[in-house]
Amino acid sequence: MEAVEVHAVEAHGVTKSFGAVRAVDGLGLRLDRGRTVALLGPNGAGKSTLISMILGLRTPDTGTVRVLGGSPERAVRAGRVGAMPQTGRLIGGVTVRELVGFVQRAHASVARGPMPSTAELMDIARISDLAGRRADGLSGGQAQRVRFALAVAGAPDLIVLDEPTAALDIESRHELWVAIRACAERGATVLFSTHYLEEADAEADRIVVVDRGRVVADGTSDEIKRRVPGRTVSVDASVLPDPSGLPGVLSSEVDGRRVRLHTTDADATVLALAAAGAVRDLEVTGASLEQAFLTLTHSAPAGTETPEAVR
Ligand SMILES: Nc1ncnc2c1ncn2[C@@H]1O[C@H](COP(=O)(O)OP(=O)(O)OP(=O)(O)O)[C@@H](O)[C@H]1O
Repeated sequence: MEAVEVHAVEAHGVTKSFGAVRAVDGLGLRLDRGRTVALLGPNGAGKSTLISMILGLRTPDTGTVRVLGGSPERAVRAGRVGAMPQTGRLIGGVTVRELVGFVQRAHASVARGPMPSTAELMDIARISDLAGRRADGLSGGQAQRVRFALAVAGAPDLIVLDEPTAALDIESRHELWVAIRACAERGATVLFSTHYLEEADAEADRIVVVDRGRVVADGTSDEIKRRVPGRTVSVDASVLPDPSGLPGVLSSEVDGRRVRLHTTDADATVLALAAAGAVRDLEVTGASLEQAFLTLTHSAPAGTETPEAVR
């Protein structure tokens, strides 16, 4: 009997090993439809392996992965999943318009509803100005937008992007994100892996942090930042007394004319700074996503239980 289709992706107890390396280790995950989800994790955390199982390219050793209520293979075959590989040359001898049109026609046979025209698709992917260019003669950023257009040519429900902006300059990253957002706004679920934490912070509704093959945090960016105790108190460096004598302060760093104090007790630190007359340009902030990420992915010794997910 067909399963009730609720989640874009559902993974239960998934493991995958390569020889002695356990790339994915009892991972569980549920992605609601229509969200944009970032997959974060240090090198070797298991992100690409997980993505390859979501795309049906690898089979879990144990556990199950379901995509849009069925097997990953079935969702992919039905044209409901669009994926963009990390790299790959575009074929030569054709224009961008011909290539996009060809891939779109190939999808038309399994289309479940109206698909955007080739012109609309090229507009979404921000490649209209490249329509007449040879597909094998593009810059890295241009080629990546064409790959994105090919990934979404069949108007997929789930778009899976493995490090989509790796090696792109800031302008190309921005352009690609405009395109990805346009698809998300049309209702697609977007799952992307990245090493750019600011990208996850800015673009994702939800962030899943993976370390050593397991989910170690799962929530909004703010929820994940709140997982890390402590605050950062920053003041003008010229008025600061010796930070080592301040209550609560674990470490400090100078950034231009400001000093950032990482403290376990922001109130006590601020009171001591005030008593020393050193509160010029005072600012108190929570942990950054980078601090949270580093804490979450380096604090748990190998083999310990997965910490409670945020939700
Ligand atoms: N085909 C393979 N053969 C052997 N080991 C592999 C293979 N694919 C992945 N691994 C190993 O599995 C672990 C997880 O790799 P994976 O590529 O999934 O991590 P990742 O989080 O995507 O890393 P990165 O951010 O560096 O891309 C690593 O230790 C990696 O060396």
